[in-house]
Amino acid sequence: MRRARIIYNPTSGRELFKRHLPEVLEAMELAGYETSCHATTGAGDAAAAAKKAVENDFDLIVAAGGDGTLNEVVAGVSVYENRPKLGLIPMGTTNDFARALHIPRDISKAVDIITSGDSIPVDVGKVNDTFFINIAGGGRITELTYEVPSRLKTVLGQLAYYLKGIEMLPSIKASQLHIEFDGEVFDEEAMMFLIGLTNSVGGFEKLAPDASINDGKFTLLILKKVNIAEFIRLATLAIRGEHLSDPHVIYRKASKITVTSEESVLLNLDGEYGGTLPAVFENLHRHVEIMAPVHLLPEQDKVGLVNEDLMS
Ligand SMILES: Nc1ncnc2c1ncn2[C@@H]1O[C@H](COP(=O)(O)OP(=O)(O)OP(=O)(O)O)[C@@H](O)[C@H]1O
Repeated sequence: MRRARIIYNPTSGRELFKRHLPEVLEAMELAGYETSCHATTGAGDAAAAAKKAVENDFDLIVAAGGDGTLNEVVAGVSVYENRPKLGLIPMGTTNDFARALHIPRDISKAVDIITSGDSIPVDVGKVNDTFFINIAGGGRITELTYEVPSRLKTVLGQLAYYLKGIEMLPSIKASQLHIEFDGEVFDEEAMMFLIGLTNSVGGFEKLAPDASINDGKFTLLILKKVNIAEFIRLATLAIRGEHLSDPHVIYRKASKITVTSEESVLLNLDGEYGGTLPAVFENLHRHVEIMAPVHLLPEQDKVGLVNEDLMS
């Protein structure tokens, strides 16, 4: 019998997951998985639990939580040569990654996708000695994600980020950045840079409209120095996906990106604090395999899949 390990964050998603655990375990059992669980205890614990699951030869690791929990699970397995498949039950506030993979927020529907057996390889971002699955960024405006208290997120969800964004507007300023990407160089003041693996970031679903989850490329978006009025105008354009042709925006695909600054610039990795610059970003092509409804994914994410399957 195959063995699955569920790693869940008991505090995310209004603490709902625990109550549904018996049904989840039953569905996994029916699908042929002998399943055990681990409730995370705090920062870093999901990564440690994922490493332990790899070392104990589990066939599947299911992450139940928000992007933070999934990030840790991916980071935990990414250091190994033999990586088990991953499943995802989105329980967080934003669930950007789950949205990009069309994994529903409903617990039993998410479990159905895991038990159906369909999966897709996805790229993983490596930065210095750590990993990200969705987005990395830097610049004062990207710092708001960890200034939102988690209690406020539980009560207000997505709205908490927007409120914090408005509160912080007057204090956002540009930083001098030196960015090298696949042979090109950017060296001037910028409000922020974003390095994305998916097209879905903090509810801005059209930020990187042509991003593919497994093409081996990051989408790099640099917002040059602008004033507050221009910033608001560009944010409005970004909601509609119309920001890419603006002269204040640089938008490129690259598989290796180096960012340095003489100022102290904090890094944000998947919505959490991720150290400071300098940073070297490398795209680990198709590094993990995640259970997902492949038929719902855009064609750009399925390139070469059938051929590779036939050859293996
Ligand atoms: N038992 C726990 N008590 C408190 N914090 C925890 C516990 N387990 C994990 N955490 C922390 O919660 C962080 C965020 O969790 P997660 O991303 O799963 O949920 P979220 O914050 O609700 O969702 P989102 O990231 O989508 O906003 C994790 O990175 C981890 O540091």
